[in-house]
Amino acid sequence: MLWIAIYILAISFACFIIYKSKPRHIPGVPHMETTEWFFGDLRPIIKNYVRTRKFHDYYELIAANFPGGFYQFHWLAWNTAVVICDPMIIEDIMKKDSIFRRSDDLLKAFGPITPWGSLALPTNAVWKNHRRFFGPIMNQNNLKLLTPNIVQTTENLFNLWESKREALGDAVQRISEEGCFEVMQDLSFLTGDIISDIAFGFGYHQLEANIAVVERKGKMGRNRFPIETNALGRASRMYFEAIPVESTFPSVSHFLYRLRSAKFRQAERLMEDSLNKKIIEGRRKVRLGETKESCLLEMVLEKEWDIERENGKSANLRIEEIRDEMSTLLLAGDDTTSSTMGWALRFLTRNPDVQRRLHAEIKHVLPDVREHTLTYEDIHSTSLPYFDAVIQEILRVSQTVMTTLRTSTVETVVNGCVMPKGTTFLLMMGMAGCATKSSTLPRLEAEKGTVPRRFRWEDKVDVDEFRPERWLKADGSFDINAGPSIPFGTGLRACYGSRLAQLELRSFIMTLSRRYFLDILPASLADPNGEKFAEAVTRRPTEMWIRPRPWAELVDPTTEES
Ligand code: HEM
Repeated sequence: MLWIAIYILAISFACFIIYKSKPRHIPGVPHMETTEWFFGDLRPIIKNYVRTRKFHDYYELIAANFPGGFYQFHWLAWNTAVVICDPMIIEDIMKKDSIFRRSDDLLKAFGPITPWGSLALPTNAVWKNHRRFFGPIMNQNNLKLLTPNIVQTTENLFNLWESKREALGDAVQRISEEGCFEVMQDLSFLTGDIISDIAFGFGYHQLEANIAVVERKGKMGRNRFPIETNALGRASRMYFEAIPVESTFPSVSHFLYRLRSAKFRQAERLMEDSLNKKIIEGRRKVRLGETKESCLLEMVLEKEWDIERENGKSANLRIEEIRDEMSTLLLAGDDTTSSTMGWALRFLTRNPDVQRRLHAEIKHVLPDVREHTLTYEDIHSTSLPYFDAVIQEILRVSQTVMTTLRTSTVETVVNGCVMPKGTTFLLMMGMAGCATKSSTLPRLEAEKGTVPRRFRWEDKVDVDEFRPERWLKADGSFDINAGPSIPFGTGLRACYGSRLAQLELRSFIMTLSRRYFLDILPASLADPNGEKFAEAVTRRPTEMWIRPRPWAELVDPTTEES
């Protein structure tokens, strides 16, 4: 009897495996011919990853084979995802948060690091309560209050670059490796110093420390410089690097990593203790009316205190919730923005004419750099259409956050196909910024007149190129609706820090353009094929070399050519 039961069980199990192993395609959604039993499309994905260390460019590569980049793939036979590259459909999905929620895979990656932070929370009551406190702090008035700190920290970066230029001496005048220096670390210092300063009011002050160390020690070797880091800055970086973004089992991966790395545990303790202390101190200050105007944490605690006073009871926000949301700002506000700045330097170095036009426009509108410190109004001036176009084009081409994931909560229709409940959607936001009329999905093609202009570029414009002019109308004014670009996502779960990110980027590009021309690089450092970048949470240049020259120096006709 027992044997018969075992026999039936074994056969049922075998049938179950065979049933599961057959890839089940969603009807109507194109798929690859090579999809295998059990492995699905995993083998080519892994093969490409081993070769390039990148996941996303594989999906892009495959997308080129399907009209409008609309297709399905199977991680394993039973694990299907639908890839969407069309900006109109992506925006539609993002705006319907109750039907398409952020996928658990994404939430779980952040869960082990900041379980109470927005990046790890579904759109539930906790997230909504957090938004009540944290949402308003990114408004225009508060950003105006934060601007002097942001501008000052940005100035620190350029003062550091000036110290490096001085240490390199005459070499900067020549197209040689000795005259260049690498800046990705400096950009991380910039965004880390800014976010720690405006979020908590303590600031890592890494740029100032590095100016001091470069002035004291000079260069190390031909064009390398000593680096000074801050303990909290290092801890926050370790937090970020520990996000198990590529793991299939993020909690297990993080648990093992934490177990192995005493340094990480130390960093975690340092972060938690420092932030807890700041929150307790902030609550005390709020009650005594001693808060600063330029500190995001104190703005949140003010709101908490207002609600408590109004209702006569606790505002229902625990210390770990505040801590995790604030850590989320440190994580989300650092790497994303510094990566985008890195891409910006690459585009500008390769496009000297863009630099010249931008410099001329800013010089025409703003007083000289030595006489005038930038204000919020300067940074958002409406008299700088080319500047707006450059910023918009940097965000479009850099594709810092290339993708995100959504899961359908009910059976629904996307691009005319019925998608079962629980379907995963890989939204290719980076590619969406390159959609042209001819890459339109056949179904939308049939409804041609219904696709608004802002969702398509003309076919003749080279969408992979950095060309700010595409954002200008014939009369030279800036046109935000010139074509598609969704760097910050859209809808309820769009980027919470997009206004801050743009303020930082604008302050950085404006200060750069007022002070320096980024001169031509030697071929050995220029990365002509654009291969030097890494993909993790963001798409980030792994190195970015620059050879900054003050505009006044460019009178020499031998260098003017560059
Ligand atoms: C250029 C820089 C940045 C880019 C390209 C960027 C991009 C994005 C994108 C695309 C999302 C939405 C992902 C999705 O829909 O699944 C997102 C979410 C988020 N971003 Fe950003 N971001 C940037 C800078 C920042 C900054 C400076 C902060 C804060 C200081 C920030 C905080 C957040 C947070 C908290 C979320 C999660 C919002 C939620 O789920 O409710 N980001 N970001």
